[in-house]
Amino acid sequence: MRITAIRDGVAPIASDIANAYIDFSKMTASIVAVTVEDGHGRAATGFGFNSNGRYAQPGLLRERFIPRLLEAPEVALATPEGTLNPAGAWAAMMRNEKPGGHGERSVAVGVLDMALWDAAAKLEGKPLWALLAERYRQGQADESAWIYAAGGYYYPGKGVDQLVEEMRRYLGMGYSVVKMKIGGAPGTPLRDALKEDIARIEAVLKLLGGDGSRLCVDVNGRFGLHAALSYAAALAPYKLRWYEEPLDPLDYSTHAALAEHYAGPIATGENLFSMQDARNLIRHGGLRPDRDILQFDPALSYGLVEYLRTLEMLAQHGWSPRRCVPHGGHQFALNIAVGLGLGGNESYPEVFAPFGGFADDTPVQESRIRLHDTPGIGFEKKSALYAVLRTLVA
Ligand SMILES: O=C([O-])CC(=O)C(=O)O
Ligand SMILES: [Mg+2]
Repeated sequence: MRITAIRDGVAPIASDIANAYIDFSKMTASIVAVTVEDGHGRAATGFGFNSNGRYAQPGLLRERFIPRLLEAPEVALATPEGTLNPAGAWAAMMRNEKPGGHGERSVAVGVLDMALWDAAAKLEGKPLWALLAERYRQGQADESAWIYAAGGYYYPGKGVDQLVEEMRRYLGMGYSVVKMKIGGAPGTPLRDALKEDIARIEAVLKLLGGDGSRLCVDVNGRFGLHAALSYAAALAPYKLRWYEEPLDPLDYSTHAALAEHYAGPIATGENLFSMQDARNLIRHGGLRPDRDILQFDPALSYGLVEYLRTLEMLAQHGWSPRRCVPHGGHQFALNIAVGLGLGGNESYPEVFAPFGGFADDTPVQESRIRLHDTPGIGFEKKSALYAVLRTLVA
């Protein structure tokens, strides 16, 4: 097993949207192409990228992780059965990296890990979801994945009417659950911000027939405990699907305090980048395995090799993989959701193109989607994304 070429680049995903914490005016993503030869006459090129929210990592990729992968001994890249071994590649990439302080190296490793899994599935001539079900779930893949439409961003000049129109478009596309941003009125006294958000939430709920189980709200880690509790008290009567990232993602004890006072589902984890950080959330965050949602994003957090460790850790703590609904709206996590039996996946019907979104020929029906049947993650079936990835190998 030999890696013969790795190419990388930076693609823009800038837009005018903002959440409660950042705007996306300068957002970028790393893209990579990894070509592998299996020693039996087969070759495949796998593609990878990082999902939104963290910037491209060209320095880390070029200075550390690509050179280490190219220097990895052939035996480290193969399983005993002779297939490509992403776990061996992962160990080679992480050589001479200390534990802790994961920073954004987890993003650089995640980009390469995605490409390695794409290549591994292509070498075996299978979709990634099928390969994962075969290796880790006795071949039992789900038939489809539950997905929800994430959007509701702040945008210059966007008022409640435009927010409701956006949500209406998502319903028209086949989604029945939607997500909107809240907590994004900077400098506004808490009482006024809360009043404004309740008006936005009520407008969207009206569109949803008053059914709170069809609406998620996302704070993007902006609140302290006081604001999180004030919002929790106001949100409780609406029985929302979930209350997302209300608090700083690494402040576990405040999550435990909030969970004591808010009975509805809390979702978090998109900004935890390692199994160890996820474990600290599970140990100390007071979250409840019967209702809360874990959003660790494999593309930002050292890839699927690490995500498998996270799922193992969750099982040891009594958490089902069905509680996981990864952040990022990308095809990598969608394959993982179907192959490993997660609770579903995020989807961005109108933002973060072309990295968000799924294969062109797979319609959304009642907030569920079926997967492609071509080898790999399925990027070739998503024309706008493939046009970007293909520039690496042209
Ligand atoms: O706005 C963002 O950074 C993305 C986000 O939180 C999400 O998709 O849940
Ligand atoms: Mg979020």
